[in-house]
Amino acid sequence: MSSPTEPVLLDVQGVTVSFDGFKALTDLSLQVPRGSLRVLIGPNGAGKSTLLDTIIGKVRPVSGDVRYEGQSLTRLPEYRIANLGICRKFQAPGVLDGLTVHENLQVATRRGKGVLGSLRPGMRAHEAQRVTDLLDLTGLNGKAHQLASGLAHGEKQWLELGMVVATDPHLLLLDEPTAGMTAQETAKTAELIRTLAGRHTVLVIDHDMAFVELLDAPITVLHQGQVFREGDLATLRADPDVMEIYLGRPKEDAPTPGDPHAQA
Ligand SMILES: Nc1ncnc2c1ncn2[C@@H]1O[C@H](COP(=O)(O)OP(=O)(O)OP(=O)(O)O)[C@@H](O)[C@H]1O
Repeated sequence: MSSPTEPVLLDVQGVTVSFDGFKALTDLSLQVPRGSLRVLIGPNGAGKSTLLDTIIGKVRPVSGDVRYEGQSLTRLPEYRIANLGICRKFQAPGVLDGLTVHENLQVATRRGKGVLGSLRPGMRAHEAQRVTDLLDLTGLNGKAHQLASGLAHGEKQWLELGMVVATDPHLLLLDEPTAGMTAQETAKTAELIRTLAGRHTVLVIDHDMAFVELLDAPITVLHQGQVFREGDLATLRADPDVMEIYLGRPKEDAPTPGDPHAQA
């Protein structure tokens, strides 16, 4: 789904992943243009998590290749893939409950200097600006000096996302970023993620169709370890084959296009 004018950042080429003979991914190909936002959906067991695991080097394909900026990732150790700027959200250090929101973001912007070093007095101007930008991005300005332990679930997720962004990842992989969130928190998360696209390339897995709709991004549907369809949400909702595999319902029972409460 990339046009010839958009350079491909991530190029998954005919990847097959086998777990003791069971093919979780079969000859799967997917291109993600630089700076784009892409959503991955599909029924349980479709292979979404396995695909992300393969990109970050946690799982190795038996055939095919994953190329990132033209470089093959399939033989690189996980830490080298991470060092290329590929970040899966759960890989980020968790929020430190005993620190304030501001301190957490400060720690994240000074990654590698250790927590104590990170909290030394006198932030450099560019670090202070970076933290201010991240507070703006996450909408947590008003909570900057509150302890992270006191944040609501959604606020903690935004802080964690801010901490990930502080590391300036080129490719951000988000696995169900709205799990456990209220509708309001989900809407704000969609807005935040949309802001990230452009500067970052973002690949999101989620089951919540209301969230997917708000992301308003191209969607890839996985089914049985393969790309089943690609398109926008309206087109996919109007596709009876997608409705059938996605919802596990016969075509005649498929929800009408536009059903905002459909779950993957
Ligand atoms: N480590 C593993 N060993 C054996 N089988 C596995 C392993 N990991 C995943 N699988 C199987 O591979 C298939 C794809 O799983 P995967 O978790 O990638 O699907 P998914 O689309 O992320 O599903 P869900 O939406 O339920 O998280 C499933 O049938 C799953 O049981």
